[in-house]
Amino acid sequence: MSLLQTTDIRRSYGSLPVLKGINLAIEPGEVVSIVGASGAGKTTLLHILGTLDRPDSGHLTIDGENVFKQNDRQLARFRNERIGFVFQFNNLLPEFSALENVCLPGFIAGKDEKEVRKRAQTLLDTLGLHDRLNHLPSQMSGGEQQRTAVARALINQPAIVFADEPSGNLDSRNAEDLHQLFFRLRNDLGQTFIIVTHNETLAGMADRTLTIRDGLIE
Ligand SMILES: Nc1ncnc2c1ncn2[C@@H]1O[C@H](COP(=O)(O)OP(=O)(O)OP(=O)(O)O)[C@@H](O)[C@H]1O
Repeated sequence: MSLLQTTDIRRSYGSLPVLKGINLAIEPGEVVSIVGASGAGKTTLLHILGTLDRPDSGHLTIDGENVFKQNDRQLARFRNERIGFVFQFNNLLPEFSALENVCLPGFIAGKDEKEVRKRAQTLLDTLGLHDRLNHLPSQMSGGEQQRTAVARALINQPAIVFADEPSGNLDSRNAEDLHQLFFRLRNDLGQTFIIVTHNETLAGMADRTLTIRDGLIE
């Protein structure tokens, strides 16, 4: 069975049909990019695949779970424990240090505090941030903040990390570093990534590119 599978996902906003029947399957360890014109529905699809939004109809299975059968509370828990997110703007909490930001989803999941801290330190170390543990987001560069967001996405060992324009706010050097990082994490940890991007270099590096056009995957 695929790690993620959708059947006939449909989503409209009022009378505007955005997704008209999305069928796709993602295998473990794949890095998949999602591309398409502005307004094509990339973010809408990513939010549904990431369980942040529900479709009007259709099914989504992640890791064997029929996720939209769950109520909102069950789904929030599933999302926290099984899914990681990296957004264009890192959404780090400004009053918390890098280490605290990375630990938070682990604490929310009710995991052992010491274990969470240890894993967060290891992740930050792996991502080249060992000397930034106690820095606030405002005391870090854009690239460092985004790598902290990646560490936060990984803290609960998610089945899938979803990224929406993850390098959209970075200069080309930091963007390239971030792209390399995704592939290093895939190679070293077998981490699966689904990435919405306008960045052609990143889309071209992916194992597979899905293009959305007229509400369907081409
Ligand atoms: N909450 C909403 N209410 C109404 N319409 C929406 C809403 N969110 C998105 N849309 C519309 O749905 C369509 C798809 O939007 P979406 O953000 O998914 O596109 P996108 O491919 O990610 O675009 P971009 O590349 O510009 O970020 C657009 O026409 C958009 O205006």
